Amino acid sequence: MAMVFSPSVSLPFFSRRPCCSTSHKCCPFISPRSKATKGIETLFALATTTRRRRKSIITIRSTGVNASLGSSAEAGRLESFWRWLCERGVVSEDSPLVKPGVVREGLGLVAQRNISQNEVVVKVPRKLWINPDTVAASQIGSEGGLPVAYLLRHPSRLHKFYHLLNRSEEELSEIQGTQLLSTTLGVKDYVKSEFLKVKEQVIAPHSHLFPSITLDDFLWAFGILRSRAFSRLRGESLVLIPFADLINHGSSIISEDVAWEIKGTGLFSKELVFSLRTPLAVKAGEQVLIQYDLQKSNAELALDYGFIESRSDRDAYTLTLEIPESDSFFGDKLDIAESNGLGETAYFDIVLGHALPQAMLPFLRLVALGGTDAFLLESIFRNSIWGHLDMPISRANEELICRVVRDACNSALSAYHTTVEEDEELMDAGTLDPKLEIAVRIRAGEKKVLHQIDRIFKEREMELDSLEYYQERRLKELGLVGEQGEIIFWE
Ligand SMILES: C[S@@+](CC[C@H](N)C(=O)[O-])C[C@H]1O[C@@H](n2cnc3c(N)ncnc32)[C@H](O)[C@@H]1O
Repeated sequence: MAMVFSPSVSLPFFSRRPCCSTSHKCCPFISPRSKATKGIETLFALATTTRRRRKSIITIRSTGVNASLGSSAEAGRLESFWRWLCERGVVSEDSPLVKPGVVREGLGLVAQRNISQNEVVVKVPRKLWINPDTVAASQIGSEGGLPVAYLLRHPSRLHKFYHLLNRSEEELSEIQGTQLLSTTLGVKDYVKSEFLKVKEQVIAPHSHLFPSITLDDFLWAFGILRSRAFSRLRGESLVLIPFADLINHGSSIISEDVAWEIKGTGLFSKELVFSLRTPLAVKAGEQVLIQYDLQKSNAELALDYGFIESRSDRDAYTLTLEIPESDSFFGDKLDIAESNGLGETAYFDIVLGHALPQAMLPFLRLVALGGTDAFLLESIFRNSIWGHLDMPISRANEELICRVVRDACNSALSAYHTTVEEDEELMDAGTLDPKLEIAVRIRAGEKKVLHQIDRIFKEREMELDSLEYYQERRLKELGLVGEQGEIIFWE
């Protein structure tokens, strides 16, 4: 019996976890300098240059909101962006609810008065969004569209964006052995292949519109889109909303509710407006924050936004389990998996401190099923098999899944170049550079989850003799087993 166990995570584009945007597979087509996007240029320039220099220029108050803006150039940019918003009626000049400000996270939205829970803080009409329509209506759009063109043409692309995608090989070596590294490298490969296509099909034929664009520029633009696009918007695959995209993530916000929505306004509700509300009451001078996504693991947060959280339930590891095509019962097993909402390959996200996902043990038992247990694959059992797989089938089957899972965990653990203890020592010392700290926390988190999985199956291994298996359950159901577990014979 061969069981394929691949402790690797799939590319986030194909991952089951919700992503920051709903359609990563095709790159968005974003317009170069149209009238509507001018404010965004300012916004991006602000966002990026501010972040690059923030260490030296920002003093952070206890609220996380900065009192001074640092350089006058930045203050000027913030001011011109603000004017742009006022001119378009996005904000009320006299009594704004929130204003862009320099905060611990770069730029953010700062309350100008006390704001109640659920109050709408930002409204942005559709004409100011950047989405595929913006490009279609532009000169570039009419020439066939240009992925991430706006961002690539923008001068602030020279800014170093500290996302994993822009990290050097040396920096990435700090996450050696992690799922995050394989995901990051997978995304980088994907972006590289997109870049080569775009370079040939769009950038080269429109060289008059673009300066020399490198892969690093393209990765930067991709990272910006990934971290700023809003997801779960009605009918929108990928959209950048100026002003609203200054909203930062607050780890203390644990509401599942999405803080943003698109509403129709005006005659016949034809004019679409993006609105963002605050999940918590905020005092004047404090920052408005939202929860980006409660379901994202630290690895996903790091890849999408460049930060992580210290909460342990952000530490996760995705197990990929497969029914091997070489399995002589492949067809039957696939049929059973599919009838129960799974497929040939199943992904299970294991979260630190949480129980195993419910379908994981039945799927493992199904994949391992063989020998004298194979009769359960016969069609007469098709309606009841999943219920049987929810409980141990036989000692041999249970022993096999324990061994395979434990071997896989130990093999995955051996690929990391440090132990959890070594990582914890580094973190306790408190001297890590922020980028390195993210790497150390991620690799420690993944290893903790792997140890947790190994422990669960180790304990199960020790219980093998006391577990109740299918045959025993069946005999009991038929009334053929006595109180002490003895088989009852009759004449
Ligand atoms: C949608 S933008 C928010 C505006 C951004 N702060 C800026 O300066 O333009 C998302 C980015 O903000 C930063 N960010 C948001 N929330 C954060 C947090 N809680 N901790 C650290 N960085 C955060 C990350 O760089 C993230 O990729």
